[in-house]
Amino acid sequence: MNNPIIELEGLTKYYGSVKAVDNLSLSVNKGEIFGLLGPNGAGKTTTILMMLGLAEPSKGTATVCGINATKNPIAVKRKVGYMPDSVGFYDNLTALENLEYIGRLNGIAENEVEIRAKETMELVGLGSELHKKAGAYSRGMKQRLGLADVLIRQPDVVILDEPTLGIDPSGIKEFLSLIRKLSRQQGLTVLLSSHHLHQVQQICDRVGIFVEGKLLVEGNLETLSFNLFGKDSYTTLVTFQDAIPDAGLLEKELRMMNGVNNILIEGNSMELSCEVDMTPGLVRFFVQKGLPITGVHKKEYGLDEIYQRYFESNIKN
Ligand SMILES: Nc1ncnc2c1ncn2[C@@H]1O[C@H](COP(=O)(O)OP(=O)(O)OP(=O)(O)O)[C@@H](O)[C@H]1O
Repeated sequence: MNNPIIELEGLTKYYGSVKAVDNLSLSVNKGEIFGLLGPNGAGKTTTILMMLGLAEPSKGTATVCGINATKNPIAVKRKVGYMPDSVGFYDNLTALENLEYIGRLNGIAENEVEIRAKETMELVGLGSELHKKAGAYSRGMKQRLGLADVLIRQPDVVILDEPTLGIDPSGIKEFLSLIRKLSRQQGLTVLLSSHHLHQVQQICDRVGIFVEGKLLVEGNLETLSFNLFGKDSYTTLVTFQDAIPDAGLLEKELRMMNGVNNILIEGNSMELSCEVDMTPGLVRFFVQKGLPITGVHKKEYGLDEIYQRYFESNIKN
């Protein structure tokens, strides 16, 4: 069921003559993790700033939690937690002291602030590092503390701008699964801006691809892949022990099968593009023909291919 919590309508922003965001309409549902993808300068940060009421749209509206962000920026900031790519802390204070400070600034009562700060640090996996100086935290730990900084305000929406910048691969994995867990457990809506396709692919329910201020396309991976690759959405790659004998005859027979669209034979391998996933039937067919199969691989179109395709076709237009 759709329950939009972020609604952007015809959102447009000019900086002088530069159109940073071009007529953007988008809605994100409660509890969804939405990935905002695009190269440098695509307009992601400008869009986020307009959602937070920190930049004024030239045209259109940004509504978050039912609040018009331009007209009521303070009310929006109470509902939305924003984590920039790099969060600053007081290096000579402990992590807990930093978080308590943020808590107080956000109006948490004195008798509650320590408990809330400790609970939040536990939540982001820093329960055993409470008393370490923030200056001695690693980049990955700082990002977790940045997330705690956002979460202690109990927001309905969390906006993360390149949250994994500078974290090592295992730290990235942990950070992303933490975000996914929090979103699922607490119904938190997350907007994640990034140009790291693999990361976005790992945790986002839906993605929007931005290029030059325009949202080229949005949807979940399956929909995007189907729209782009259409009838060739399912590709099975089969490798045989030796070069395929009577390849022409075999190809003819395969083409008669319902659902097979395209066949590419190269040496001892064959790539079959199909309307549905025909892998089991194809394997049965080859086994019946007595062909020794050494490998079967179902090709999945990832965000890399999807992004590349949209990007290429946008440049050509
Ligand atoms: N304050 C500003 N004044 C003038 N132009 C700006 C300003 N901020 C952004 N722009 C321009 O607007 C366009 C979009 O920039 P924006 O920072 O929103 O993109 P982005 O997708 O967030 O990029 P990145 O991934 O590099 O952060 C760019 O052409 C940029 O140069």
